[in-house]
Amino acid sequence: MTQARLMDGTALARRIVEDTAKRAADLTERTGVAPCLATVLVGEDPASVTYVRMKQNRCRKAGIESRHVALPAATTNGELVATLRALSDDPAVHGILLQHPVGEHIDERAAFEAIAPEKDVDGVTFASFATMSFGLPGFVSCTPGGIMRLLDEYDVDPAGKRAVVVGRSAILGKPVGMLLLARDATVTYCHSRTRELSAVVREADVVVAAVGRPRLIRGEDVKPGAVVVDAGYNAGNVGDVDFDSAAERASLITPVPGGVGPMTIATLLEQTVDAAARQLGV
Ligand SMILES: Nc1nc2c(c(=O)[nH]1)N[C@@H](CN(C=O)c1ccc(C(=O)N[C@@H](CCC(=O)O)C(=O)O)cc1)CN2
Repeated sequence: MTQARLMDGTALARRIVEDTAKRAADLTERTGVAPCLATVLVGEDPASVTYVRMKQNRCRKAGIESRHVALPAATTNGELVATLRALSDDPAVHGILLQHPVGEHIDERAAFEAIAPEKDVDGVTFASFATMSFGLPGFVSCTPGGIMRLLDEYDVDPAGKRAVVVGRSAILGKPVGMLLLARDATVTYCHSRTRELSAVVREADVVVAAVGRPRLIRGEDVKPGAVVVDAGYNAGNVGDVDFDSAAERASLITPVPGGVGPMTIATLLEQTVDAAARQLGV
């Protein structure tokens, strides 16, 4: 029997996007310039193609222009860095997103650092990581930022809570842990070398599963009453949490689909309009 309340990312994202669309329209009217997001995709990974298309579609609906750069899988590090620097220097582009993952032959960190900090609407540069870590204003990584908004929406105050983040990726696990720490949670990171994963997760008041392993976290790993955030995006729209069993123990839980995913894109759109407003001096 399901006991947990659902954290509805679709509904909250819709409200954020509606508000963002109004701000985009107002900005365009006042400046004569529409906010513009550049998306960069290396190769043709089907999931990445889908995610980029979703971002472009939502941009269009929100009155945000998007410019897409599709690069072949064999693109070199130097070519990718040059592309991102050119977009960083282009005044018509206000936000830049490099779709992750890029090919293994590419130094993704070097590529992220080629994005101008003022256009880092995906929150992937060291500059953004620093502001996130110190709880200062700046761009946040989109999924982590979306997770924090969901927690706020459902009155989950991280202060003093034990938060366990399963995963330590640069765009998800690490920054969400830092955002939780900046809000005074006691944060533990778990990863592939963590011993007794279930025992660690069972200590958590807030669990963020962000590892990319389908249904890794099961009901028996969840402390009764815990808040469970499933940030896993695996093939077939399956999360990192076994929803049915986890929902029997959790107090609040995000579904997949309809939880964290829509919040990722809403955060991207919102930050693109923020970036455009700042660059256009509004
Ligand atoms: N540069 C980045 N790369 C990637 C990011 C990111 O934030 N920045 N995140 C992930 C995947 N991702 C966006 O890129 C993403 C994944 C899933 C969704 C989403 O809304 N999913 C829906 C279901 C999908 C569907 O309806 O078909 C949901 O959960 O409800 C959005 C974005 C990887 N790379």
